[in-house]
Amino acid sequence: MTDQQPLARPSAPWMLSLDAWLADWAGTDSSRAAVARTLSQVGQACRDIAHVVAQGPLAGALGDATGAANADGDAQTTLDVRANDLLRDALAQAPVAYFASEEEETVQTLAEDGTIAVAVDPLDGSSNIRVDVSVGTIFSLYPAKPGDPTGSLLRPGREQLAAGYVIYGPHTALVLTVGAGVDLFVLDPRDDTFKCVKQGLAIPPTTSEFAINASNYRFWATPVRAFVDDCLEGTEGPRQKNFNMRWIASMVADAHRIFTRGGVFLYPADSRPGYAKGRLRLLYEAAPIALLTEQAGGGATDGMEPILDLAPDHLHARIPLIFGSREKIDRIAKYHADPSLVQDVSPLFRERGLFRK
Ligand SMILES: O=P(O)(O)OC[C@H]1O[C@](O)(COP(=O)(O)O)[C@@H](O)[C@@H]1O
Ligand SMILES: [Mg+2]
Ligand SMILES: [Mg+2]
Repeated sequence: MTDQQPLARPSAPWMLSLDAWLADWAGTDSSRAAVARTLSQVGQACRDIAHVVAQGPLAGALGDATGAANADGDAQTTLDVRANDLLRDALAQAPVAYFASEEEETVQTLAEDGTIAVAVDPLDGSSNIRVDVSVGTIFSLYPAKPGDPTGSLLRPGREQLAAGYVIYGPHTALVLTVGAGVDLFVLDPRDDTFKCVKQGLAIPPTTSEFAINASNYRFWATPVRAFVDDCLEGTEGPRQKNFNMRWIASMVADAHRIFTRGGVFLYPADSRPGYAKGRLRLLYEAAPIALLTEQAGGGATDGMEPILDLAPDHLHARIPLIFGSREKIDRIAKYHADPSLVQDVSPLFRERGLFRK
């Protein structure tokens, strides 16, 4: 084994560490300082989660079920629980009043005098842990309403102060917004700090890639089938171009591809029992991804309305989620809004007497 390379000096201002970036953004503003301290703690927890993920089976059977289920009825894995504990413990060192998590039944009060409420999906893509495919963490910050833990979180996503995700892939990356664009950080293994490597991420407005779990085709509603049929028909269909399909089953990994080279992600409602509102959670998954997406020039919808305009009616509420390149989101919304455009759609791979523009 060779010695590690010496650390290169930051070659540009955008090579700032996360903490320096946060200090620069917060300046002397006390509300921003609370957000900055909270995000710094999120960064530390995610660094620790990255270490556990990188150890794989050396850290124990991370992908094994603990035997317990979360509030959604999903089986919890060892890593779901460890990631949740690391985040909660780190956020107890920040001005965080309330902590809500996909893995916790109710909102936890951390600091009575805290000013921030945090919602997390500690480990996104749990089914991929055992197969060494990228997983992630998703987080979202709101202003805390004193004495109202649940009310601090059941509000439209537009009220988020900040949101982001961390992807634990071949490298660990953080994608963050504080409401003024989206910046990309990479965890530098040489000194264990996140460094800003790109400012102002922009989702390309057009694309020829889509992501959906196609095994559910027969359960989808007509507008979703119509959109996917158009993509599958390629140059011979109404879109007159070929599309590529990718489904990683870790939303964070699918999102990271979309933030990098465009595309659209769909987890729609379907007719399976329990999927009337899809699978993904509005508070922990859809709202933060939607804020990032809009800040990067893309769109996020449940088919009818922008995700950021919707408030969950309970902590673990689900929502159909479609996000990505603007042009695709507009097209899907059009199919949902005007059924006459898609009413003649026939099952996949059969003839259909339909023309769509
Ligand atoms: O197995 P399915 O139905 O394709 O669902 C995959 C989706 O479920 C999720 O794993 C849900 O997230 P969790 O792993 O946090 O429960 C997404 O990351 C992913 O897009
Ligand atoms: Mg998830
Ligand atoms: Mg999860």
